Parts: sequence; C-alpha cells; structure tokens
Amino acid sequence: MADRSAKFNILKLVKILSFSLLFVVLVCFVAAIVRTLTFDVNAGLQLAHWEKTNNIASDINQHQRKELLENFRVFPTVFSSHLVQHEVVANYSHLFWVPGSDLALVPYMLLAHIDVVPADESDGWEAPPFSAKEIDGFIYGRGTIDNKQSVMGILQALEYLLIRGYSPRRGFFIGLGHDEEVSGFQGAMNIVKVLKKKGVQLVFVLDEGLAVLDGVISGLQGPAALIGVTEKGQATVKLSVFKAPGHSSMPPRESSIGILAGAVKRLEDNPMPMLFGGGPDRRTFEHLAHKFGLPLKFVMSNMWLFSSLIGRVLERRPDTNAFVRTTTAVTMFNSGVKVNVLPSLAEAYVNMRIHPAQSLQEVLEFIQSTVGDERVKMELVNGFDPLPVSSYDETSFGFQTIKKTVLDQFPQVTVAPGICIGNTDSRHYTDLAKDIYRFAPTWIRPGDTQRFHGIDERISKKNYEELVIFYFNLIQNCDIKELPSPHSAGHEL
Ligand SMILES: CCCCCCCC/C=C\CCCCCCCC(=O)N[C@@H](CC(C)C)C(=O)O
Ligand SMILES: [Zn+2]
Ligand SMILES: [Zn+2]
Repeated sequence: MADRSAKFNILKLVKILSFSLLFVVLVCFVAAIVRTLTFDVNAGLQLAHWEKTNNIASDINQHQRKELLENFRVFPTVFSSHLVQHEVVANYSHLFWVPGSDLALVPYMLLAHIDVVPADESDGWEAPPFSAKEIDGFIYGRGTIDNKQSVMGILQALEYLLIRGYSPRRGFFIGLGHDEEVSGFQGAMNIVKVLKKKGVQLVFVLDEGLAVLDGVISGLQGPAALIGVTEKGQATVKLSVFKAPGHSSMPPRESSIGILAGAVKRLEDNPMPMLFGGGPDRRTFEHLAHKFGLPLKFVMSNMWLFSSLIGRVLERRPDTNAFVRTTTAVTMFNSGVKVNVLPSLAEAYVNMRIHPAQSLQEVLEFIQSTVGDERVKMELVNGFDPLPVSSYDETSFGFQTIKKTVLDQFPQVTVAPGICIGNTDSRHYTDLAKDIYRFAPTWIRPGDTQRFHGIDERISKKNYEELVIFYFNLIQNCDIKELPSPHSAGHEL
C-alpha cells in the first residue's frame, strides 16, 4: 500500500515537474517573441534636437566634380590658408592643425596613411596597380581603399570648406602617417610624440578600419556601417628548427623542414576557439538585429540563447571568421639552399590576430602547447594586446557624431559598433584619446574584402565623392558644443 502511494507521489511529482518545465519553456518562448518584436538597441539620438552647425551646403557642381578627380594631389588652399598649420614629421608624415574659435572645446583628430603595400601587375590586375585607370566608373589602383581614399577625402573636404569660408569652432588635427603598413613606428609614433609635447588631449580619433558593408553580412536587410570601437591584437611568432646539416644521400628520419611543417600543420588544424558572444562582436549584431528578416531577427534578438549558433555561422567564411576568433595565418616559410644539402635551419612566421576576448599571453601559451615539440623554438617577433573598447553609448561624442554624419548622408544604412580585424596607426594614440574609432564610408560589396592588399583594389568615383562629402559634413558636425540630450526628441506641438 505504502509502495503504491510512493509510486503515485513520484508520478505526481514528475507530472508537476513536467508541467513546470513546459510552463518555463513557454514563458521563455513568449519572452523571446516579445523581445524579437521590440528589440532595437539602435534607436539612438537620431530623433533628438541636434544643434545645427553644418550650415555650409556640401553640393559638388559639375566643374568641381571634374576638378576633384583632376586635382588628385593639389590642395592649394589647405597649404596657403592662414587657418591651417602644417608640419612634416619624421621626414615624410604630415601633421595639420586647424585651431577652433572656442578654446573650451576639446579638439579631435582625423587620421589616414599615405603608404601602401606593394602590388605586382603580374598577379593578375585588370589595370596596372599604379595607373589609377578608370574602368566602368571605378578607379583601379593600390591604395584606393587602403588608404588614399581617406587621405584625399580629408584634404579635399578641408579644401572645399576653406574655399567656402569655413572656420571651425572646435579645433582639429589631421595626421597622415607614412609607414602604417609597417607598423607606424616612425610616422604615427612621432606625430604622437609631437602632440604629447604640446600637451594635446583629444575628444576622439577617427582612423581607417571598418566600412559600409553592403551584402557582406548574410541575411541583413540593407547596408551596415560598422564603426570599429576596438581593434584586434597581434602576435607575430617565429618558429625555427635547427638540425645538423649533411648530405642528402644519408637523410635522418626527420628533417628540420619536416619537423617544422608538422608544427605548422598542427597550428592550422587546431584553430583558436570561437569566442563570439562576449564583447563588442555581440553588440554589433544586437545593433543590427532589427534589420534581419525572420527567423534571423528572432535569433539575433535573443543572443543569450543563440550566440554560439551565430558564431558557428560566422566562422564559415574567412572575413566573418576573423570577427569571431583569434586567427592563425602562416605567412612565411624559409629553408634550404641546395637540392642535395640537408638544411640546418627551417623557419616559419605565424601571424595571429587576437580577438578582444583574449590576451597576447594566452595566445603565446596556445601556440606553445599546440606545437608541442621542444625541437621547435618559438620567438615573439612583435605583439600587442587587443585595443581598449571605445565608448559607443548615447553620451559618446565621437561615436554619435560619426553616426549622425553617416545617417544624414546614407539614411538607408544601419550603424553599429564593430571590431576592426586589421591594425591601424590609431593604436599609437591611446595616451591622447580615450575614444578611438576606425571607419570610413568606403562601400564594401561581396568580393571586395579580398581587394584589401589583394588584386584589383578599386574605388568607384561615386564613392570617392561620398567620402569627400562625409569628411566635409563630419568636420562641421564636430562644431557642436555638446551632444543633444537623448530626451530632447521632438514631441512639442
Ligand atoms: C560581421 C562582420 C564582418 C567583418 C567583415 C570584414 C570587413 C572588412 C572591412 C575592412 C577590412 C579591414 C581593413 C582594416 C585596415 C587594415 C590596415 C592594415 O592593413 N594594417 C596592417 C597594420 C600592421 C601593423 C602592419 C595590418 O596588417 O593589419
Ligand atoms: Zn590601411
Ligand atoms: Zn593595409
């Protein structure tokens, strides 16, 4: 009898538990649906009352459109205006200072770099890489999207502003580095030294980096302007194996090349863990969530449940994979001098880009344990941690002013914070500014990400004009004394 009643009680308990579980699942499901329908972390300051400082119209007439392309290197007003101070730093880099009329306003700084990576026409370019040849409305050439578009865009915008009688309320600097592609140790670092000596502090820095992605993020309706609020760290590690040299007719069981090749293979076979979900990468997709159709909108709005699923999808393509983990790229492999000589030394360089959720130290430990062979020596050639995350909330002057400028010009775009997957000169500016952003409104469409440092780098004439207008408007927008209050959205009668 007691047995039957115990059985009955257990059955009852199981029933209650099942119902409770079902209830909890149901509540979670309803909560997820409600969240999907209402989730929009990106509403922002767009409806607030912004002080109007962009009083000079940005129209470019037919004559100027022609001149804009012809005068690619000439900015006579910038270089002759009494408003602009210019100095050459470290022989080749340029620093400009345009003082503002209101000394109480903290200045900002625009950065770009004038150097480029090498390019070889024989790699298969459609036009010679230093010809700036126009094909179907695109200018082809090394540097057109990395980063001459910003160098020229900033200077052309300033040229137009000065011609039209502009004088800023908020002062600003322009820094054009000459060695960004080899780390900025001369250009950017010396510009920073000059500014530090003057005691300069900056409200924000804007450098190259992310872009307007159009059709690059699958499922997103419309283009996304991702503003880099941090950039990945980096580790360049040299792996080397020494073995006694000798005659190739009497080879040992394992050669220095073979041992090293095994280590490299283990690194490629064991990618660093997928880390999507903990930092600014998650905030990117939360900002974009309302621009996905169902069912993706449901997924993006409920990151607490689906972040690992999103990460798994993003890791399938090299450009989006770079967003979700520390990447491993074996970039150089050297050994051997003659076909019948066993080489004593084999060397390989591994370039890792460190996700903001990891540190340089963790990455070095990972390489060591994955290689797992004492015969392979490891040396850190160059490395640094991921950069601090800059502010991107509604009180963030730099982020909100850049965002407003983007949205005024491209209303169809959704703006979101992002992680810059490459490195920029701006990482040398952390002592001068708490807030550093990496963005230019360069439009990147499917297939374009491979053009960075690749073949057929190009920019459309239309996009170049848009860049000029972006900087033209941004400089004027930065003249506001402060951001509008988020609560100043217009409801008055
Ligand atoms: C869901 C998001 C997907 C992200 C897609 C990625 C979109 C790609 C857009 C821009 C490409 C990033 C280029 C960043 C600029 C890199 C400049 C550069 O090459 N710097 C060197 C510096 C080094 C210290 C020498 C570098 O190798 O990183
Ligand atoms: Zn660059
Ligand atoms: Zn580059």
